[in-house]
Amino acid sequence: MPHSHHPPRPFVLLSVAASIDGHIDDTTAERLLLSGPEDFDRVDAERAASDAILIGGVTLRRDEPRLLVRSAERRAARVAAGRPEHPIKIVVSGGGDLDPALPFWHTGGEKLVYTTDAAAGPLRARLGGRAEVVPIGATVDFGALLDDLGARGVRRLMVEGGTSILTAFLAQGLADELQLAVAPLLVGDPAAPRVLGPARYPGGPAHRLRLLEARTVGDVVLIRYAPKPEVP
Ligand SMILES: NC(=O)C1=CN([C@@H]2O[C@H](COP(=O)(O)OP(=O)(O)OC[C@H]3O[C@@H](n4cnc5c(N)ncnc54)[C@H](OP(=O)(O)O)[C@@H]3O)[C@@H](O)[C@H]2O)C=CC1
Ligand SMILES: Nc1c(N[C@@H]2O[C@H](COP(=O)(O)O)[C@@H](O)[C@H]2O)[nH]c(=O)[nH]c1=O
Repeated sequence: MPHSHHPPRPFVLLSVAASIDGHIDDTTAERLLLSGPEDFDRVDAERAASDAILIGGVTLRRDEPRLLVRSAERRAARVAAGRPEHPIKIVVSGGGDLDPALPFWHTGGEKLVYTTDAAAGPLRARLGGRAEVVPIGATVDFGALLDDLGARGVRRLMVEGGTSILTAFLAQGLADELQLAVAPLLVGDPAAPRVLGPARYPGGPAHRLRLLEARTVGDVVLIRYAPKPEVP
């Protein structure tokens, strides 16, 4: 084994549910449910298998998620294995405009916020001990973020979105697996957020991602890809 001074970065799983026309939400105030009950249960199993779950600041503000493991059996199995009941809950925010009253901070799971050097101080004061605030550069550097999570013992990170976070991980070649759940819905609103934004993706448009699996989960089709180009 090669000698390394650094703990390994976590395995990074990107998880997202999309409509047939490629949207991950609509533009109404209500969160759009794309997954059906079976697929939400599959996502819950992926959460339970993860050490941490990461989202972007817009998803926190728009969806007001709790990011918990829902199944009592899965929580009990984690505890029995000596792990915390819930994965670590992580938010990435540049500006630090995060409301301390959101349920996210007041429900289970250790909370971490990665933010810019400039925003860290004010945000720490605002959140008042509800979360650990970690400054990670002039803008958030996702490679440094993964190094920091590795040092904290995180071996499997689940990234649940939204668009800008998923795009950054894929464009920077930092994702080990992409799980795309295609739901039988048509959003039809050009202003609705898409799965991914424009970016220079590794290998360019000619790179075919390796297909790991495709299967039905209720009325949803789960497609699993390995995004990284093979190292020659
Ligand atoms: N269907 C699905 O599976 C899912 C759907 N969604 C949907 O996705 C939509 C949100 O997507 P999107 O608008 O792209 O927002 P994101 O959730 O990706 O959050 C973007 C925010 O993350 C922070 N951020 C991202 N990259 C950086 C960086 N490099 N440095 C510093 N901060 C950074 C900023 O936070 P800040 O603004 O605080 O500075 C930025 O505004 C919502 O409508 C949500 O419902 C989300 C998850 C899953
Ligand atoms: N709408 C949607 C997802 N949305 C994701 O789930 C998060 C909310 O989780 P919770 O706190 O448990 O309610 C939300 O912030 C977003 O990351 N995920 C999916 O697999 N399928 C879906 O259709």
